[in-house]
Amino acid sequence: FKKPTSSPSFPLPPGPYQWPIIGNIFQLGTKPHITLTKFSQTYGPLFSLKLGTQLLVVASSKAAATEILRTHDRSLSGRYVPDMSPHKSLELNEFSIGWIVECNDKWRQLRSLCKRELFSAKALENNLLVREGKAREMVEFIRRREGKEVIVREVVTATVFNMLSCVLVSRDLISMEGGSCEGGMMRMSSVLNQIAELATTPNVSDFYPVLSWFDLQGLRKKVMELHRSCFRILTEDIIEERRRMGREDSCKDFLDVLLKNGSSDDQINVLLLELLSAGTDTSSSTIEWMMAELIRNPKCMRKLEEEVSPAMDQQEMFIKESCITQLPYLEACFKETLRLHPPGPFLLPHRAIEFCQVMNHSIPKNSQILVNFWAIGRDPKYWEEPLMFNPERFLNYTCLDFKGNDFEFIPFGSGRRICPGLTMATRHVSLIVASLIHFFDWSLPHGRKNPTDIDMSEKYGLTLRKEEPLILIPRSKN
Ligand code: HEM
Repeated sequence: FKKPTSSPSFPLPPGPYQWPIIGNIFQLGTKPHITLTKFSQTYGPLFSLKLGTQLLVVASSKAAATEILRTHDRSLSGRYVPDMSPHKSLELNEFSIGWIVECNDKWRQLRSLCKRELFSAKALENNLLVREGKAREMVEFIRRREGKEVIVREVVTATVFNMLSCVLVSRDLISMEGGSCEGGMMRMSSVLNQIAELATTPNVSDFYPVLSWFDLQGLRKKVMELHRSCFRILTEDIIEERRRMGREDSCKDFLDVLLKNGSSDDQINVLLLELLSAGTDTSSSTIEWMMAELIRNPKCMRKLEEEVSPAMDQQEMFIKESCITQLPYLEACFKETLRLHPPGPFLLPHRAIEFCQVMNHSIPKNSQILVNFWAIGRDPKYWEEPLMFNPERFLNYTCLDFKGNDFEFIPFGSGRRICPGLTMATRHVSLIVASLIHFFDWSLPHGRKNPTDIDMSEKYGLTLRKEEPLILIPRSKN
């Protein structure tokens, strides 16, 4: 294979011994966030590995993250697209925000459209009733399950998914029972799960791009078929119906906006599917971890309840978002959960669009770059007793925020590729968690009394999920 070129003055970042041909493929294991954190303790904050013929550079400190996401933001803002992703195909790539290979004009237009229509303060205000309505349906559903086991992930995922889908296409797409709203939509949630499962399979085509054409494991074919069936469902059940209804002057949801600006079915499908998948598992996984941490730390749970209850309008049977937007302890619990359990432990993979030099090391064009925020979030250099769930730390450092300026705390990334859905995610998570803890007391099933028994192991995948789903029993408080 062709060796990556490096400047004569600067070497490549150091790293473990690279075996001929395979490099370090077999050293990653099933929990790469842990393996790569261990490597950083041996090889330093910027190290490199060889995965087959591909160079992977990993940053694991605040200084390294600052250089990658701020100093060299432009040069390293490309996206590394896994071989099995349908976004590898050029026709679909240019319709995507997250997987578009470079931050070009199309990417800028799509991001600003989403910002204006979905994530700006005005757009969020316009959709306030949708979020409150879905949180209310969740509370009513849980009230009906009083005293019975509730799989937190299922209820919360359906709530977040529908909060989003109602803003995008004015329809619920998943039912709370884990089943369908309508036949086609049931398939959609199961298809998305299958895609997430396949995405964790190591793919030889990523390690040896010359083999990509053969798709030896058939992964690209399988993922493409699954995507096509999602596209079919969206097109047949939603887009065609809306086109048939004809255009109204005012746009009532995001789909209307896309149809009005002349987007094709493929453009609409790529964008809707991307927003639904980027916006659901990230927030619902954060909520599941946050509930698990609060149950394990009853003092924090009490403190949060004591903050939320007086803020509520006591006449109301459901939470109004305006009552909970300025609650410092709720915000601190959200931040502390993201620090310990970031849904994207490595953010999303970046790619060098040109040669550049980081911390006196050469980064060749097309290297894949990971920022290991999981490691930074648990590094004792930046965090006292880093493994403890201690939201108070964020009350002491109130200015520490996740908007991409504090490089020891970047769960949403930073720079031009920073998560555009940050504002929406904050609203979803706060409203759902506040509703869960204000209206219900939660206990563990099977007479398990000790909350520290909750298994906190992680499962590495598209998002870093709790391995064992959190199952709790709700009791209404009033
Ligand atoms: C707790 C919730 C969330 C977390 C922790 C999160 C985190 C992230 C991270 C780490 C990235 C990659 C940044 C990078 O490449 O450097 C990202 C990208 C992205 N996120 Fe989020 N996200 C969340 C919720 C959402 C929501 C609700 C949406 C939309 C509905 C969304 C849409 C996107 C999109 C479209 C991108 C790609 C941006 C680009 O490449 O330009 N995310 N997110």
